Amino acid sequence: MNFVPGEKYKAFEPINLPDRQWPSKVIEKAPIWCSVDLRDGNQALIEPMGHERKLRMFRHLVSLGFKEIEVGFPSASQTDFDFVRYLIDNNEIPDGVKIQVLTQSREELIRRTFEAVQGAKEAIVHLYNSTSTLQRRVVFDMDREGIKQIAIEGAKLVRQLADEMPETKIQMEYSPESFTQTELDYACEVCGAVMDIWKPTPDNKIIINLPATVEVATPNIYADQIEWMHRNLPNRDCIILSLHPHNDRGTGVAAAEFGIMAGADRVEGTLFGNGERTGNVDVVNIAMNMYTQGVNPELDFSNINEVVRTVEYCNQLPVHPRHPYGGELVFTAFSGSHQDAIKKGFAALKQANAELWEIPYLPIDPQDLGRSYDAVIRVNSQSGKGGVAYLLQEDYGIELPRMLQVEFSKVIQKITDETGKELSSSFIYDVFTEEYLEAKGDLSFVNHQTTVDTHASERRVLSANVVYKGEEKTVEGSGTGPIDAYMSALKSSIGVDLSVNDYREHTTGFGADAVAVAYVEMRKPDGTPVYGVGRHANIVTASLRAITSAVNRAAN
Ligand SMILES: CC(=O)SCCNC(=O)CCNC(=O)[C@H](O)C(C)(C)COP(=O)(O)OP(=O)(O)OC[C@H]1O[C@@H](n2cnc3c(N)ncnc32)[C@H](O)[C@@H]1OP(=O)(O)O
Ligand SMILES: CC(C)C(=O)C(=O)O
Repeated sequence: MNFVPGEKYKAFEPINLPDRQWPSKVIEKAPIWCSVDLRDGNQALIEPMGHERKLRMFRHLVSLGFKEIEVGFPSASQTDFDFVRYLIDNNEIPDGVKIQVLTQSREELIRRTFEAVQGAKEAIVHLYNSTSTLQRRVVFDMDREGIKQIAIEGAKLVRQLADEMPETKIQMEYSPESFTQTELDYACEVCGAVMDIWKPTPDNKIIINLPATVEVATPNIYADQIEWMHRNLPNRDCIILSLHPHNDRGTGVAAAEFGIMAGADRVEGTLFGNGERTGNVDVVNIAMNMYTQGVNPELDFSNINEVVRTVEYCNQLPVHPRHPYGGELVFTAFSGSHQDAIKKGFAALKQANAELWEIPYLPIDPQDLGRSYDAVIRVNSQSGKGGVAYLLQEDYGIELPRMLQVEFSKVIQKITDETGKELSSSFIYDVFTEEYLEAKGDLSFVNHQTTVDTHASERRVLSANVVYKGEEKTVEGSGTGPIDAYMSALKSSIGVDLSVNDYREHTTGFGADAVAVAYVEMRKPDGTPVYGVGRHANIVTASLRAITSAVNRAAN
């Protein structure tokens, strides 16, 4: 890169606000949310939404709890105009929901905008003109006074047309577009001039929206700018102070959060951050961040998959699999140490019967977003024993003892290394079945009978029918219990030379469906461990199958 510092790009000047308060503020309540999916989001699409997609998005936004929805730029296109008319004429706007419409500060556009909202119970008319130093110079070729006049003229007309439409409760919104690249005193002066015309009161507030039209600095600078305006705007109690961050630097969410801390009351953004260039700020992200801090976001994302589906359909753009809260992979751990910690976290939470969500690597309960735990752990070559064990336990009720987890995980690791692919839970179970439950070898267990030893009542005599090297056999032995007796029978009849080192069992399923799973750890004469697993409705049969499994595996 041929980079000379300061030559082509220069640093954004910090804001002189040494007594800034926002860094020690805490977000304690949700802001007023305004969705701009149907306007800022829509204007950034390759193919803007038609009527059907717009209506689906609108209804979805209402169902999520948005009370303010910018539904379009009605003077921009017939589609936008007709859509606004459709919402009004077909009573699509529920009580308590305000539609918002955007217009440039130009007479014919403002007039057309008012035509669009005629007959609505309530509407926000959003007027904007750019105030930045750069746009003043290159787009408008006007000085500060000239640009202020654009705002004033527009504001006058909005005031007049609103007064001529008493049947509609019009709330007025003004944006000094490109606010973050505007001198603060000048932005304040222009907003003040608009306020002088609109004359808001504490009971009839206007919205002053301060957009980071293009995100050009670190989010703390946006917060300083917002706090400066919050302190210096006249008649602050007559204003709803609104944010409209974009995400050019990838810090739109941080900017919005800092902006709320700095005194803003309202946030304009889109679902999953669709919008111009790198997008508008992602409202799902901010809202769910609040949720994880114990603050009610007052938007309902409890069916996040439905939100993703709707957004993808309406925008015809995919939501990235790693997108915060909504992405397909955001609640999935592939890596071994994460899986291990998640598995232990779930166990600890269950054991403590705790309300407070504390699971390593899962900052939020996927179920709160309507996602299941199914995909929390997925297995590939980066995974470890904990993940494999988790899947067998969750999906098949198999609770592998630790040493067996270690051994089986190596079997799985070999496959993932060879294939380089993810393994499904059912595939892992099939491998487990083949490796342990149906371990191939010379010995098959058929059935057994036990009786009390007539010579010593504390001992058992066991007679088992087996197939050994293709031949049916009955083997007999006695011992302290069926396992001991079966081992003795196998030793005397076919020369098995293994000793039982550990034995565990558990049941899986309930009532008539309950099944026992038995795990046995054997030692070869040289001390090498070998494991076997058996499963059966009868616990003794399960344990004898486990021994058979270990005998076959020891011979392989
Ligand atoms: C940051 C934002 O997202 S703002 C919203 C932007 N959204 C859109 O632009 C989508 C919809 N826009 C459109 O469909 C069109 O731009 C329209 C219909 C609004 C206007 O179209 P046109 O009349 O063809 O003009 P065009 O888009 O080229 O606008 C540029 C003119 O408007 C002026 N202008 C731009 N913004 C504003 C404003 N807010 N207030 C007043 N004048 C403005 C420019 O100075 C320029 O004037 P000039 O022709 O004298 O040089
Ligand atoms: C019209 C304004 C609010 C806007 O969309 C922006 O500045 O990004």
